Amino acid sequence: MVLNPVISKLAGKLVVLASASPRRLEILSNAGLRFEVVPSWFKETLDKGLFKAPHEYAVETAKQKALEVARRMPFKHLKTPDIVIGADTIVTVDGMILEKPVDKEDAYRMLSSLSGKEHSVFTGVAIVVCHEKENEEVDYQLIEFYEETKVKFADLSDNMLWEYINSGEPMDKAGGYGIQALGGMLVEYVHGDFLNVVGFPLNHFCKQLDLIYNRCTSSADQESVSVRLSHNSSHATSILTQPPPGLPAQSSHSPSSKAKHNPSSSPTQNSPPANYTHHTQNSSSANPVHKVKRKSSEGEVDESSWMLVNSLSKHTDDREAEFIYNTTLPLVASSGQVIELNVTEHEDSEPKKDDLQRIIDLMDGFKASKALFTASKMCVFDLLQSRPGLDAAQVAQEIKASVKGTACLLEACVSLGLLKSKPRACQKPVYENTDLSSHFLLSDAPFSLRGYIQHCNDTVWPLFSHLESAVREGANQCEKAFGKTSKDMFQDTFYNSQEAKLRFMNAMHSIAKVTGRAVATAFDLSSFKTACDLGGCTGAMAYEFTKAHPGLSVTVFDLPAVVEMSEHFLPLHTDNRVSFVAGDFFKDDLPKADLYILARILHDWPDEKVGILLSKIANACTAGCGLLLSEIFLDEDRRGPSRGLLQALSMSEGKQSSATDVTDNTLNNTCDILMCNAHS
Ligand SMILES: Cc1cn([C@H]2C[C@H](O)[C@@H](COP(=O)(O)OP(=O)(O)OP(=O)(O)O)O2)c(=O)[nH]c1=O
Repeated sequence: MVLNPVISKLAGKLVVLASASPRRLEILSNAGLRFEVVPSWFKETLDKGLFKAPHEYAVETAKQKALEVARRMPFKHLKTPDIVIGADTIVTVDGMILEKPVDKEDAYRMLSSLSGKEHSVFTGVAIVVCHEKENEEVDYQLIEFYEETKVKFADLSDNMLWEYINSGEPMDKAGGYGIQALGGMLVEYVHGDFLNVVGFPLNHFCKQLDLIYNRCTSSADQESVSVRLSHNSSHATSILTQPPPGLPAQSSHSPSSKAKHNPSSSPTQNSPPANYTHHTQNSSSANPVHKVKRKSSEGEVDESSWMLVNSLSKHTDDREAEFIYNTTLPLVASSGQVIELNVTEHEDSEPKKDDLQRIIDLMDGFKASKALFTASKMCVFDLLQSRPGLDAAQVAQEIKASVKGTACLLEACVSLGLLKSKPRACQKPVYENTDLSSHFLLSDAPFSLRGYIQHCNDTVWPLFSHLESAVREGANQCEKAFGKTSKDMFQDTFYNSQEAKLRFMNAMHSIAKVTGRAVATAFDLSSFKTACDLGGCTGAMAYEFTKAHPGLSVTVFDLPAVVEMSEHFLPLHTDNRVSFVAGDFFKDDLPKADLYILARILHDWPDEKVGILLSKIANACTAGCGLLLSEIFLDEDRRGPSRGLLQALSMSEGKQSSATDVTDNTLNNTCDILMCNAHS
């Protein structure tokens, strides 16, 4: 399926549909695209006589609709969209272009001209990709295409026509009919894309996005100077001007490649350029970024008066037409005055766009984490699971929060792929969970990480907010973060506060449930009949082991304060092969077992304590025994994985180790060691 990888590329981007057409809204939202609807104010009054072919009119109108919205949004909506989609549907018959009828008589004229004949429906589509730069500059890239579908009407009597017209259906539809509803009865056949007739050529749109986001991002293409698009030549009318977001605009731009603009051929408001400046460059030439300032030197420019002059570079081949979009887009005001246009010179030494994105992602990472923690804590995902389709105000009421704050949180979650928003014409969008949140963020999901997320929010986050002190002192920051020493924290967690204990157990339970199966099935354990999960907490890991190995019984060995709470975490179905023994693994005798399991234990303890624990295990082992270690083991060169290295920054008493660090420790070859890297 072409669409899915494309859709995922658009996740997190502000995609805007510049159309009031309910059909386009429905087609795109049914396809899973998340977008906002901002109807275009562009008046469809271009002079049709100026176009050589009808589709050029549809494409130009689509382009002007999209550009009007792309330019208006930063001013009127105070946000710059990433992508704006515009479309225009027309019907052509006998050399005439039919748009929406203005009244019933007009509808009658249109429909009777279609009776008994084949006609064409063209939808022109324009995708404007916006890049907001510093200094309030915006780069626009434009992708245009069109699709043609042939439709044949049956012979229609006047009675039928008037009955249809009186239904009211024709009035907001090109050609005066709606093929998707009553108008379908008038149609003998359709050749081509049905959705194109309804207002949007979804398939062609997906192919275009696929070309931009998927095929052009191969490393080979990333290296290349100009980004190329293969395009169905029969439908290729248009221009791709810049690599889309995510693609590097890395080459240098030679001054000679600037497009020439002839003011005398400048387009005026609502009329297309009399002739386009065709500007050919060879594929090794530069791929400039065009910065367009929102203000001219004389002050604010009426953005609606801007028109785009296309330059296109086309290399035709019988099999595929290749568009090389290294062209310039001079913007001119209706007066013909050329608005200041900066062309960025790209030096080879300039950082790659991907690198910049990595830094930005790192800078923003904590915001994303905190948005997730907050939405989880405020039960947004649970709420939307039981009541999908609430809008921000309804969610705000349920979670007892401000509407403004809730709307921001919901929108942020949408951008992170945690929620889906469904646009509604002229109404606020409604929200529902994505698969991701349904799997991992609901309280009662089998793989719920909610407990661990709460732990991250309540315990890890405050520690990391004192990271600078932690680094300076090389010590854990419990006192600063919680006003207690780590020893007191431990005491509280296990002995003083039932709530803190349950929270901790919930966290361990959720992470063990999510990772448990992978650990339990990582090795052939058929030679072991009994296992002991040391520090096994709620038994979540132990249950995964018994599920995966029918001949295995597992004893969970943990502190008495933990064991006494374990019944709160019993799974629904259990066959008594998991038992609990209370004790302290540093002090007490370990239960006898063939296999000892230490999952996420060692990193919490200093070397000396790890030594004590491992030698107790070694003493308990007899021939044929094993030790299974599951940890975030560091690479031997300690360059990764970053999950382990970041965990080390919490400066617990323990440390992150590589596999050999652990095996070098004191086991004296008394047992087989099975090491399982739990970094993902
Ligand atoms: C031929 C045909 C057109 N149509 C519709 C699709 C479009 O909505 C409309 C053509 O008008 P358009 O001007 O393309 O679109 P619009 O005015 O509805 O919305 P906007 O300008 O804001 O983008 O006709 C049908 O719904 N069914 C049909 O069978």
